[in-house]
Amino acid sequence: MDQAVDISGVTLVREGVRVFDGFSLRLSERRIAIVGRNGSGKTTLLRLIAGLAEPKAGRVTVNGVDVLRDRAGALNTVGILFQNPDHQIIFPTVIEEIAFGLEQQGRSRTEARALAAEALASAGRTDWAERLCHTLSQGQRQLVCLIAILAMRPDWVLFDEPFASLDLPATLAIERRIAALEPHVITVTHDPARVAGYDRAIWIEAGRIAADGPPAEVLPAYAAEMQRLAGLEC
Ligand SMILES: Nc1ncnc2c1ncn2[C@@H]1O[C@H](COP(=O)(O)OP(=O)(O)OP(=O)(O)O)[C@@H](O)[C@H]1O
Repeated sequence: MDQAVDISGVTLVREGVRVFDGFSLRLSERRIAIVGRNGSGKTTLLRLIAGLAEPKAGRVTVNGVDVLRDRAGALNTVGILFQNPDHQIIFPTVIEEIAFGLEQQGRSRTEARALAAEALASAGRTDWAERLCHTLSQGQRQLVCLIAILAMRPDWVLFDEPFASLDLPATLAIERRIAALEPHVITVTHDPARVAGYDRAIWIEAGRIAADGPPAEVLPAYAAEMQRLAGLEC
């Protein structure tokens, strides 16, 4: 089976606004960056790929799985990290939070907890197991979400603004972690420097592809346009 995201003829409407209208895109590279202005549709695109947004028309498959209709298949194939970890975390303790996704995949409670403990150990965070999530910093909560997603062993991991609220050392730590990941990665970011080493960059404007290609071509063009707009908006 090809490792690919296939978005075909997707039309998606939110509160009467057409975010995508007949949108198609095929992604198969290992590291893909998505850039674009606020409201251009980046988060909605990630939600479509994760099967969390329902298009009015069209189809989205990931590695052949229809992510909207086959939720079990989607859980095994795609993991998504939301911009705000507090929109993701639902359990009081770290171990419960990590075990939850594993149970959703059909594992018993005991097995899920054992795997969650292993995941924490391999991240060097065994001491976090019984920590209350709300006592961790935002960057640490984000790491809990990442550990939880990777424990589920998805083929694709989607990151929505993973660097948005991190200080520089935490940003660089997450950047290194992402770089070392085995699965395919799609990263939405406003910070082109963080994704310069990716295999492909896609610039989205108002639900359409403004540019798509090597980051060395797409990202400078995007940055120049943002500079131009910043000048106009001052
Ligand atoms: N919960 C919602 N209800 C209704 N419309 C929404 C909702 N979330 C987003 N939209 C609309 O969908 C469009 C795309 O939003 P989306 O969040 O995908 O953009 P984005 O590129 O991720 O923006 P940002 O960079 O600000 O996060 C926007 O027009 C936005 O107003």
